[in-house]
Amino acid sequence: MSYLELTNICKNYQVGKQTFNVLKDINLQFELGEFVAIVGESGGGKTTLMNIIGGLDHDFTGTVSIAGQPLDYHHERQLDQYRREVIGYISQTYNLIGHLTVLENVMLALDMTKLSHGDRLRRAHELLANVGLTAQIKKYPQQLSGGQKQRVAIARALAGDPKILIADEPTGALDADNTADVMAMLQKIAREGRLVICVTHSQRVAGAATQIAELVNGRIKSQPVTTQNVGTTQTVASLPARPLSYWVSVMMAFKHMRHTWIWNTLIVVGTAIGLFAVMLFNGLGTGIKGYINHEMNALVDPQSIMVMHQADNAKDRDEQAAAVYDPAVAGGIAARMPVFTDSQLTALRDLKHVTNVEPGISATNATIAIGQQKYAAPELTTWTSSDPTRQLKAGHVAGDNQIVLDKSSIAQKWSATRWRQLVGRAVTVSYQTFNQKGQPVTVARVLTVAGIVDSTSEVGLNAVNYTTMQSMRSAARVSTQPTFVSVRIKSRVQNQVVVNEINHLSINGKHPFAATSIAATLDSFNTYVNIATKVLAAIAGISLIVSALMIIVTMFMSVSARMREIGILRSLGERRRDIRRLFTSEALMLGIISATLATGLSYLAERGLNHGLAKLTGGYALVQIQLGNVIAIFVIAIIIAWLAAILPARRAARANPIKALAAE
Ligand SMILES: Nc1ncnc2c1ncn2[C@@H]1O[C@H](COP(=O)(O)OP(=O)(O)OP(=O)(O)O)[C@@H](O)[C@H]1O
Repeated sequence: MSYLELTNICKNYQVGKQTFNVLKDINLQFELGEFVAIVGESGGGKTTLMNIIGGLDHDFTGTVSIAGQPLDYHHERQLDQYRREVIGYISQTYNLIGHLTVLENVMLALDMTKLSHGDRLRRAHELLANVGLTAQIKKYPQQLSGGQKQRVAIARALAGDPKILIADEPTGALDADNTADVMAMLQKIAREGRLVICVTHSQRVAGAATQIAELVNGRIKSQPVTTQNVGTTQTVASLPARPLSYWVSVMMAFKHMRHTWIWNTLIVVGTAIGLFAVMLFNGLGTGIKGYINHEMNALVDPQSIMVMHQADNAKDRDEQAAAVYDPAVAGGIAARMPVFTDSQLTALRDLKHVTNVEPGISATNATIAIGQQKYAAPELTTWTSSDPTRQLKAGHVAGDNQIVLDKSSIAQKWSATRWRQLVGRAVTVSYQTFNQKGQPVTVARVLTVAGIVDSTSEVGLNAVNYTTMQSMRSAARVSTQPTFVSVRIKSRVQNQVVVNEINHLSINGKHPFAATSIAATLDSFNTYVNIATKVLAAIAGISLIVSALMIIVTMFMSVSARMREIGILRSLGERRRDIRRLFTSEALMLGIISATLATGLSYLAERGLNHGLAKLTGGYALVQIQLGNVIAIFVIAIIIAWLAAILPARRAARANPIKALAAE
């Protein structure tokens, strides 16, 4: 039993309908320690035979046995392992990876061994020293001479301590001196106890071999002749191999990315702009929403709900409707508003989440006389704690027998410039309403102006306190029962629930209350802003499709450009999944870098815009990019990159190693 036995090897190539028998029933046996030269005419099938021995070709018939064990060529994992552990490969074209240094090229093969990183590094240096390249380890292949490249290839082929070294025309591109050096190395390698199979046209190389086999027209013309005795053979201890680790794949992908950085930078910038736009729109949405809520909350208290009493009958309803302010009838009789009874106030107070119920009275069509001048106040109401004091532009909230006047509809009409001077002045406030008997009566009192308020309300805000209003009304013998109440709740999140509860509250089979709350309006407004933000972000997201296409195109171009590298890696024993990982890692890295750049850009834009708009918003940050947005962008970028890499990576992984090695 020989170490390597080829039995009945036949290989055909099918070109169209024509079949070419390239290898015809090859039977050969070789021992460890031999240096075999395979010679023969061009096209005789030498490379084809080497591809079969090297475990690159599995489309043939016959058996290849190693130490008596037939190899299963249809068992991909076994074949990958065979290439990693048993075979070392050198070729006329050196097959070095251009974007890796001399040291890295050798390390690549060592990375598939079980040695520790330190031992791998030590061994790589040792192997390169053995071929006389210590000084060149940091160079890239294109910075080496042909002879030096072939030495790197030899060092790499020996990295995993292979039992068989296949050398396909190793000296084909070398001058006489380099040829002699390489030959001496191969002889030494064989003497160490390895089987060296060398395809050659050179008589000189063949002369150095211990056996010569001639392959003519697909057949072994003559059985191998032993030209020399095999030198001292020792058995080499083989290095335990393992598949390429994930980390090494990722590092390789990184090195390639660095190598093609200009092109990759363009892709990263393109993708980052798309991601940036999505992130900015989301941040802007959050900011605008926050800003509007902030502004609204400053104007009205989101924790308070305004409750009106529904008119009890049709007559009252008509009266209530007629009470809507009409400037033409300013100063007319105020409608008698439906009032809250004590038990109704208790019913409201007993509702869940309600902390306080504050009664109020409002009357329409009041007149405010300042000296000789009379001004129409569409509404005179009582100040509740939900009225924001922030709107007070002068003075303070009204105390007993005091009034707060509306700035634009009263105070500024009195004097556009001196309106603040109204504070402290006495004004006569009056309005007409109906008493219990349905007779019109006038409610009037001289009050002191406590403050001026800049109201957002259409009808302006002229307000006294509840005690003053009650006292004015009781003096005129009209009802002092509240016409509205302001209900306070614990938190604004319960707003909608409480509003619904109040509106559906049933007393004596009727729903007497109508509750309104700014928070509920705000919630629907927030929904609109959310929709608008998401739509804008989605539109910006379309650019991400372009980014994905860019990554796909780049990856496909990269696969085509790196076909040869794929072949080299496969011949070194890398599995299909290692190749797939190489390309997916590169795409994922592009995605992550793009997301990082997008985050940086967004951060700068956020700062710039917020700074620029600070005057307009009173310092409120209109762009608010949150951690969630950043995480989402990273997830999107990774998904896009991963999806974009699927097809190119699959193509790379499925490439035929022989065709890949032959790629230009
Ligand atoms: N993929 C292929 N499809 C069809 N025919 C092929 C293919 N690869 C090789 N051949 C043919 O197989 C035959 C053997 O090719 P091979 O490369 O093994 O020869 P060789 O002895 O190594 O030649 P050389 O010494 O010129 O390198 C040639 O006739 C070649 O045209």
